[in-house]
Amino acid sequence: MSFLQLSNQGALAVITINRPPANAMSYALIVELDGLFDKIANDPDTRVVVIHGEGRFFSAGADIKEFTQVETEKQMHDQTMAVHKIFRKIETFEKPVIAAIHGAALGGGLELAMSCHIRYVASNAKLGLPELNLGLIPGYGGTQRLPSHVGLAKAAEMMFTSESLTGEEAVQWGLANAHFPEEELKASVLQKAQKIAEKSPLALKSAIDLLRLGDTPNLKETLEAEAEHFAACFKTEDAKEGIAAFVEKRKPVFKGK
Ligand SMILES: C/C=C/C(=O)SCCNC(=O)CCNC(=O)[C@H](O)C(C)(C)COP(=O)(O)OP(=O)(O)OC[C@H]1O[C@@H](n2cnc3c(N)ncnc32)[C@H](O)[C@@H]1OP(=O)(O)O
Repeated sequence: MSFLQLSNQGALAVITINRPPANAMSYALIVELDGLFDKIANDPDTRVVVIHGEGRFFSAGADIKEFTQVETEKQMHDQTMAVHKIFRKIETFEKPVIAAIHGAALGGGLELAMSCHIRYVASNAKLGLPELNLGLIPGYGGTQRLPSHVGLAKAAEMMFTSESLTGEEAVQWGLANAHFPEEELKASVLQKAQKIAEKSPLALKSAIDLLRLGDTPNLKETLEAEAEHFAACFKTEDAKEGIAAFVEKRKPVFKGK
């Protein structure tokens, strides 16, 4: 079953996330995304990639309901490391990757968007990392990438409170590049993408390589640490409670166990 559509529009490759009702990212969806990036890497006609969501949201994050089927800490750890590898592939992709965010980019949805080179947002979109609501932590790179955009204090506040930013606030905090009224978002992003596509692909690749040279030098190790913490949180009673509370649409009661 396919959860993504790839549409080639001249030099642009547009990836549409299409998994109703909330574009929650199952593991299969993320693996499918990996395959699409391999395909786009080998397509000399594509110069810029745009990712956006069909329906009400960009993505509401990892599929919380699917988490109930993950049995062991090791399984969660291995799966999380695989997601890290895929998101890192996007972050270091040799063609510019732009996220066009409307509705919501929460949890893994925002973590995917933060792996893109540029984020354009609808002014009324919600961007946040609400994993602590579930007794979890952001596990798809968010603990490492969010502070690099908004600073440590704001990242701490966003994670601890699970409060999201509007698209407009996300621009003020440096998490997104620009905001547009939702109805103008897609056309505005395609226009920006087209402008980028007219640059030399060789110079773009160099610019991406050099931007990434300034990355956290030990990102590989810190992402490994994040995956370990994520899997360790996952096996706690609190995470079981948080996930169950989401499914049952009630407030969780965390006991520190
Ligand atoms: C390492 C990474 C970890 C993670 O990413 S963990 C997930 C982090 N994300 C979240 O915690 C976001 C959870 N979702 C929400 O907060 C809300 O939803 C929204 C703000 C996205 C939308 O709210 P509203 O407009 O009131 O719609 P609705 O009735 O809550 O959701 C519509 C349907 O979508 C399902 N859904 C939403 N998010 C997820 C998700 N992340 N995983 C699985 N299902 C999700 C709901 O359950 C429901 O479904 P039904 O209609 O069957 O009741």
